[in-house]
Parts: sequence; structure tokens; C-alpha cells
Amino acid sequence: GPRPVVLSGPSGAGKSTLLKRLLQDCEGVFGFSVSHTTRNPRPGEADGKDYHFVTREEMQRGIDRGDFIEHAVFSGNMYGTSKAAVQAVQAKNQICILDIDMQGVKNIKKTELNPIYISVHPPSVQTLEQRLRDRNTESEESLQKRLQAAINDLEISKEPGLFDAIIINDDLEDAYTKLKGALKEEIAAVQTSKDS
Ligand SMILES: Nc1ncnc2c1ncn2[C@@H]1O[C@H](COP(=O)(O)OP(=O)(O)OP(=O)(O)O)[C@@H](O)[C@H]1O
Ligand SMILES: Nc1nc2c(ncn2[C@@H]2O[C@H](COP(=O)(O)O)[C@@H](O)[C@H]2O)c(=O)[nH]1
Repeated sequence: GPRPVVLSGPSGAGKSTLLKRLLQDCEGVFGFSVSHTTRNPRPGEADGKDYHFVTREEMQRGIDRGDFIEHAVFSGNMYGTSKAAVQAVQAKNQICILDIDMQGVKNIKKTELNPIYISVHPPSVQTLEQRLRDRNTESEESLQKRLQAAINDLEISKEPGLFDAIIINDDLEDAYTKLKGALKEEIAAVQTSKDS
């Protein structure tokens, strides 16, 4: 099947915004890998669509059973990509998109998934902070943890070869055009195979 895509980058950089657009714009081409998390759902988030919302005990049982390709603790909550989440997308011959943090990127690199790695960056840490504050989803404590992780991860993402593309999400239209451009060959291949 087509190569999966890993979308990473600091919390608040715009990954979900960009990937939702990609899913809508290229209908049937991409499928989202629905992660598990122990964090509480935000208003508007649906269980099984945005995440599988689980307790710590359920998540730990899944990890112990070997259900996860990768898992990490981010801002005090557990997150993980299950084998079933990726297989569900791949079974439809779609490009599987994983929205994961830097620990996830490092762990996926140790597997045989062989995805395309894309990092979404904010234009500045100040803009990132403003976007996170405006999103109104985080407590002050969670926001500070996310900003600290962002500063660390932006430094790590300078490592040569870690990402196939880095997209600065300043103007949304421009960032979306660049994201779609970075994936144009994969999109065309899936569209061609669907037509034939
Ligand atoms: N180019 C942009 N210009 C202005 N605001 C933006 C832009 N892109 C995204 N946003 C806004 O910034 C906020 C963070 O975006 P989003 O939730 O997509 O980030 P994220 O990287 O998915 O974060 P997380 O990792 O926490 O899920 C949202 O409120 C979104 O509407
Ligand atoms: N390593 C993983 N990271 C994940 C996964 N699913 C989401 N994430 C990352 O967590 C943070 C926070 O997400 P939020 O929805 O609480 O804002 C963000 O960087 C996501 O990319 C996963 O399965 N594994």
C-alpha cells in the first residue's frame, strides 16, 4: 500500500488544522490513524474519530499486550498509535496519516513503517503561544508544558535527515499548498490506482 505520512511539530503549530483540510480536500486518499489517549476530550472531539479516549489502566493494558506501534507521555497524558489504527487505514489502500509528537517520531524510526516525515513549525514561539492561548483548550500548566516541549522539539528537528520536509505554518493557505505539494506524488499514485 501507499507510504504512510507522519505529521509532527509542536502542539499548536497547526497539524490538525492542516490534516483536516487534507482529508476533506483529497477525499478517499488519506485516512487518519486514530490514536489512543488518556487526556480528556475537548469540546467537539468525538471518541473513535479524533482519539480513542481511554483510562490509564486501559492504555497500560494495551501497551502490555503489545497493541501499540509507539506510545509516549506528552504534557502529563499518555498517547499511542495502535497497530489496529494503522491497519484500518491501510486495509482501505489509503495513505495513513499519523499526528504524533517528537518521541513518537523517534520511536517510529525504529520500526519498519517507513513513512514520509513532515514537521509543521510555527513562525515563532510567540505566535505558537498566542495560538495555543486563543485555542482555549489548555490550563496554564498544560500550556507551559506544551511550550517547553515545543522549544525542545524545535531544536531537535534541526537534526539533519530527521524530517523529509519542514513546513512553516504562518499563512495557512501557503502552508497547506506546501503540504499538498510535498505529498503530490503519493496523492497522484493513490488517485491513479483508484481510477484503474
Ligand atoms: N496559519 C494559521 N494562522 C492562524 N491560526 C492558525 C493557523 N493554523 C492553525 N491555527 C490555529 O492555531 C490553533 C492550533 O492549531 P491546531 O489545533 O491545528 O494545532 P496542532 O498542531 O494540531 O496542536 P496539537 O498538537 O495541540 O493538537 C488552532 O486554534 C488553529 O485554528
Ligand atoms: N507519540 C504520540 N503522540 C501523539 C499521538 N497522538 C497525538 N500525539 C501528539 O500529542 C500532542 C498533544 O496532542 P493534543 O491532541 O493533546 O493537543 C501533539 O503533539 C500530538 O501530535 C500518538 O499516538 N503518539
